[in-house]
Amino acid sequence: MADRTTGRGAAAAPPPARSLKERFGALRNLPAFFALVWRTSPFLTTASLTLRLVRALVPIVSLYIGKLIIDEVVVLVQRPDNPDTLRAWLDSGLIDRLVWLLAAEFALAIATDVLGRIVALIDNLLSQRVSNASSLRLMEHAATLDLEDFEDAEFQDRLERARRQASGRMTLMGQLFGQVQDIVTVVSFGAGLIFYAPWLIVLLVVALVPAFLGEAYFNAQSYSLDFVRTQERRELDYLRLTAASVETAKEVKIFGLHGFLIERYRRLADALYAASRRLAVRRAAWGGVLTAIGTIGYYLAYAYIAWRTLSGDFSVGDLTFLAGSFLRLRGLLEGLLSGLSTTAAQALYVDDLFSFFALRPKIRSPEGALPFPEPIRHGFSFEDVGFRYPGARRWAVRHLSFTLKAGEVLALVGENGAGKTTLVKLLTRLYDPSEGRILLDGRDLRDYDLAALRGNMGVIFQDFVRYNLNAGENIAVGRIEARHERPRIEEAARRSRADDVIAKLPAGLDQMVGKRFRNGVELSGGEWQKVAIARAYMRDAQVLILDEPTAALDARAEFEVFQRFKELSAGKTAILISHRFSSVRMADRILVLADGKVEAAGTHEELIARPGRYAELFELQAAGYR
Ligand SMILES: Nc1ncnc2c1ncn2[C@@H]1O[C@H](COP(=O)(O)OP(=O)(O)OP(=O)(O)O)[C@@H](O)[C@H]1O
Repeated sequence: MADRTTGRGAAAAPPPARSLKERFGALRNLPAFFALVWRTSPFLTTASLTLRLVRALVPIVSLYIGKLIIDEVVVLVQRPDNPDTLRAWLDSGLIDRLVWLLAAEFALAIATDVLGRIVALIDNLLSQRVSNASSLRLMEHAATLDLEDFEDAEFQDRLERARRQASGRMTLMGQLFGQVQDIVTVVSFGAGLIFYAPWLIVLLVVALVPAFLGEAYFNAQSYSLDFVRTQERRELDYLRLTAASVETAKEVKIFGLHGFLIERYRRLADALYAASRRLAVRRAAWGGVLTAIGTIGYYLAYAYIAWRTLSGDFSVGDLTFLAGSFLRLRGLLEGLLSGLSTTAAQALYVDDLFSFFALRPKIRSPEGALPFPEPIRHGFSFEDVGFRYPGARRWAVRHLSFTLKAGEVLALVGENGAGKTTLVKLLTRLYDPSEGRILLDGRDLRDYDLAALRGNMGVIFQDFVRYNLNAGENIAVGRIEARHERPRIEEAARRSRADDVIAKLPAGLDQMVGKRFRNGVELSGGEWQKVAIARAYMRDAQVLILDEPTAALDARAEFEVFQRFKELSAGKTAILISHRFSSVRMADRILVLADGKVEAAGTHEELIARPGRYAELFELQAAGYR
């Protein structure tokens, strides 16, 4: 697959570990991330940051008041003739200042708690909203991407990582805001320390560097492990789903696949666990050693301050203030430095989200796109079209040339893998040809407005989707804007003979179908197909394509479906794909595809009259019925 964005090439060959530079490079996403948060709710963002700013200054103020309290107590204790009772103390007015200081400390403690709770509440609300907003954007963006992308395993890994990032709790947000708060607190403590003993700060920082580097290293390792293992994790999800889901239960039971699936899951999960355990143990061991270095720094500083107090440079209040500041500062700096590295690690995950958003579809409308012709005047013309699926060595179709005239019903016949579905994908621009071109009314299909092109085509694929929605909605997906037009849905059901199916449902069109949700009623294969074919009538497009959605219908039902389809599609351009000759023969013209090329073309009568694959296959099928 072509490398269309910067990140995609890197994803193709995941590096064993990302370099420090690369990791911190991911921090470049922070402004974009902040913009995302801001756009989600300017009010909550402002409120969170403002309250955190206020809260950031509380520790230093509280510690300083603590110092004043101790100094005040020391002075009072040393006074001669102190009162004996609390009453006498209060009456003397000597402890007024102390009382005020204590009251202020108390008020601060309450305020800290209240502020903390409000901030946590706001962060919680904001992160839920950011998470919802990213999930929505993810869905919106995914809708613009090419089918080719979805069929690519590497893309699925990326989508999975982006999805986890979007739907998981937005830890990065709380972390980022928390760090802003901590930085303000650190600066305030730093300012206090500089006043007393500037080089203590240097000591502190130097002592913390090893722990920080350790954290950074292990975060990088964790991310790499996650990155390399995305595919395995998807496989785990897949195995879990396959082993226990409504879609697979039938076959898993009959074939007795539980043991096989569980064993495979166990092996994969054990391997993942072993890898992450190794890393976690190494991380814990190294973390212990490196943090000890920070602790040595702290106690050196403590001893120094104690000595300065003994020699009379600092008061006892200063000692508690400095020791307290130092302890807090150490904790804060440690948190900040390792937080920086965690933030960088988180930013790598956000990188996945943003690089997913940066993916651009290859198939899109050109500038100054042509409007889709209404009506189509001449029709479609394939000129030496070739197409190779991304990464495939074989051509799925090659040197494909034919015309599909406006108003014509064309049938495609060919053995499995002949290229029939591929032809339909090219016609609907789910893929563009690798060589040659497809013309519509003499102009390249790529010149037309893409949305209008798709809007004018109705395709029912053989692997159509069985939506776990109600029966009416299952038909309405053919033209979802018209989902409230009940008569239109009923008419579409009548045309595809799905009305019989609907009549049997307890709640008719409002009946939930499929087994995934409560009260869902399961339909038979053929019943599902009738519902799906109704989508084509619901769509009422200029070009209608039925790509073998009739295989589960009995021969009579398929015959009737196609007969009606032909009658009701009068004036429309249509393609029918079927392996049943009884259906195929009613087309205006038949194309026989073999190995991605048109081998023969003509009416049913013309084709059976000459020796070749068509006559041969027809004879084979007819013999089966004799
Ligand atoms: N998404 C894909 N990626 C890679 N190769 C594909 C993909 N889809 C189809 N092919 C290959 O392209 C060739 C043509 O497939 P296509 O689905 O067009 O055949 P078909 O004529 O519709 O077959 P059938 O009658 O079985 O539905 C096959 O060899 C198939 O292996």
